[in-house]
Amino acid sequence: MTASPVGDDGARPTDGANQRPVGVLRETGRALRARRWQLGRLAGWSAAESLPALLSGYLVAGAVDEGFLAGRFGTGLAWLGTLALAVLVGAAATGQVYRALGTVVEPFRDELTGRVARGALRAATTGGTRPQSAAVARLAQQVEVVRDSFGGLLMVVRGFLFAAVSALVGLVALAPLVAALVAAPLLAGLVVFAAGLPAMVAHQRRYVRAGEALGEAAATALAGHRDVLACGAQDRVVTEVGGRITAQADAERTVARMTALRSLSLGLGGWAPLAVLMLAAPWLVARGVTAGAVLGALVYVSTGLQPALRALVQGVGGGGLRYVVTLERILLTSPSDESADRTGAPADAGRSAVARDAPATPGDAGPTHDSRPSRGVPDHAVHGATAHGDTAALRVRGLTFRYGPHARPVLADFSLTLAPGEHLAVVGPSGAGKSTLAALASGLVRPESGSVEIAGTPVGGLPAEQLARLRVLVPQEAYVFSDSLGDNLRYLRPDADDAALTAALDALGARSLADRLGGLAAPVAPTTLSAGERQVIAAVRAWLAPAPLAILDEATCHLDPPAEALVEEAFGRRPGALIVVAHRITSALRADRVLVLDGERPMLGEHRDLLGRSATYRELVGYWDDVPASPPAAGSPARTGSA
Ligand SMILES: Nc1ncnc2c1ncn2[C@@H]1O[C@H](COP(=O)(O)OP(=O)(O)OP(=O)(O)O)[C@@H](O)[C@H]1O
Repeated sequence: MTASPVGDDGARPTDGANQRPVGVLRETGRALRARRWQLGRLAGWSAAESLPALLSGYLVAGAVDEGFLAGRFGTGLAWLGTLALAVLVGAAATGQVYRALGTVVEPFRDELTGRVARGALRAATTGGTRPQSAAVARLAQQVEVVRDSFGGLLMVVRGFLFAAVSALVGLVALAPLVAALVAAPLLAGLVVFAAGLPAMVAHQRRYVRAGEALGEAAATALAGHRDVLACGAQDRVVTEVGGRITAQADAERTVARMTALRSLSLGLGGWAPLAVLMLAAPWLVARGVTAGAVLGALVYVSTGLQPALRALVQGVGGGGLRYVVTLERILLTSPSDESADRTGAPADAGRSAVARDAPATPGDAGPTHDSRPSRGVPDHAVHGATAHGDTAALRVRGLTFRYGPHARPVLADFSLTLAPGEHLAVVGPSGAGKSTLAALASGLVRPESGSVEIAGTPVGGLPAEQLARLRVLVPQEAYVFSDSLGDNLRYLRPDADDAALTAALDALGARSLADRLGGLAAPVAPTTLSAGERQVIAAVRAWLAPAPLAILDEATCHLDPPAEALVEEAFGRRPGALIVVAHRITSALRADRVLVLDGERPMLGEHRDLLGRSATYRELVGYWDDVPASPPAAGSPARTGSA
């Protein structure tokens, strides 16, 4: 069951179209300030590297004016020989430039990697979930993108600055008038580029987000394709995914259009000075500028300024934008240690309740501020709920909940009452809101309106310890900690003796697992357990809890059907009410009543009754084809709702 559509980053950023890359600038500034000395070294070697750029035009002018045009061939060659020497010095310096660059870039990469790893660990240790290795791998990949683009950006910006300053100094030395003719269009090109940068960043960001949204929508549609078919929702899904494809194509077209702006600035700053120089050459010569100086100026522009500007425009407009947008993603999903301590990391948002809660509670049901429309349930309450006065095990009244101010409600005006000892199964297609209901019913998530009471106690605002006394919630992602098996099982009932633990293990068919692990005193290494073994341990722990309401949110999805049946039957015999968010429809057959969340209209009833009333339920039952169409015979051990 997927309670969070946020991708495995663990955090869904808000729509970033209007975000400013303030955090990126701050982070970049901090990284650069922290490496002043290394930057100084980089600047020193860059100055040496730009020696040819500084001297080229001047030496060419000298070779022409003093040498070849003056009939002194040897002198001309001497000037050019000096230029060749400068080129050799520059080439030698280039090797050192890359070394110096590494001393700036690599530590920044290491910092980001550490931050990502700490963020993932923090989310796992405070969120009660296992580390999301896919998210960490993707973030690590993003760190590599940042490292490459950061290095590239430093190279092009520094390259342009040194080339521009060298060329302008050389031009002034040749003839100030020529320098002015070159500087004016260069400046215009730079202004156009700088003015377009914010828009380029915004469009690039939109493009990245559109790609992510498309990937997410397509993955969701693929993962849920059987449910989509079962519900006849193909058209809706095609429309939704098609919309994302169109949005991404639009974003890509806009990004492509922005290259026109880059070309304009390159044309203005790089090509226009050449054209101006050539057109103005006769006029310049008439004003006393030598032919060599004009040629030298052309050399400065064509071999220094123009390539450096092209590298700048392409580097900043390509890798630079990638740098901003990717670093933004990393900062958003892996906040610094200080900000995480101060405010709680976004990755932990919605999990704080879990952090304080018992390990056997879910970690993923926290709301995000996502405005993605969710498959909502329109204004229908579940009618026919049994009324049991104030002794109801669970009483949900007029519950409305959505995952963001603009999202469609997942539940709207939803009501439900569970009698003590009653066993309810919740079924429905993917995304119908089953996990959301489990999170709301267990008080992990606050509704927008409406109320939830467990055994007569309103859960809104209750501290985690009190919530844990009222209900136990077992999520799909079972949590087992590194301690003895006995301590793991005793977590929610510290006073349970070994005999009680053994009885619980027997009841849930987990005795052989305990024996295999070495008994109650044996240490448990969570990473060596299979997902199913972790689920069994979490189930035994929850079964022992004294809470009057147990909620299993696809808590047995990794078990085979007989093992799942054993666990559910044991929970059925446990004192207290039970809600099972069903992974297999067979869970519904074991329940007193079944709640069908179908994305349109929730429906509550008994199995046979629902077969007649709910098309969705019929589809679900038909879909798991080994399910008998009628409930187990009376007296069958398949289910007893109460203790
Ligand atoms: N953290 C979240 N932020 C935003 N939307 C969410 C979040 N969690 C769930 N949703 C959306 O709320 C709706 C209900 O999700 P929920 O996980 O409760 O459904 P479900 O029936 O449990 O689905 P599944 O069986 O696939 O786990 C879905 O449209 C889902 O995309």
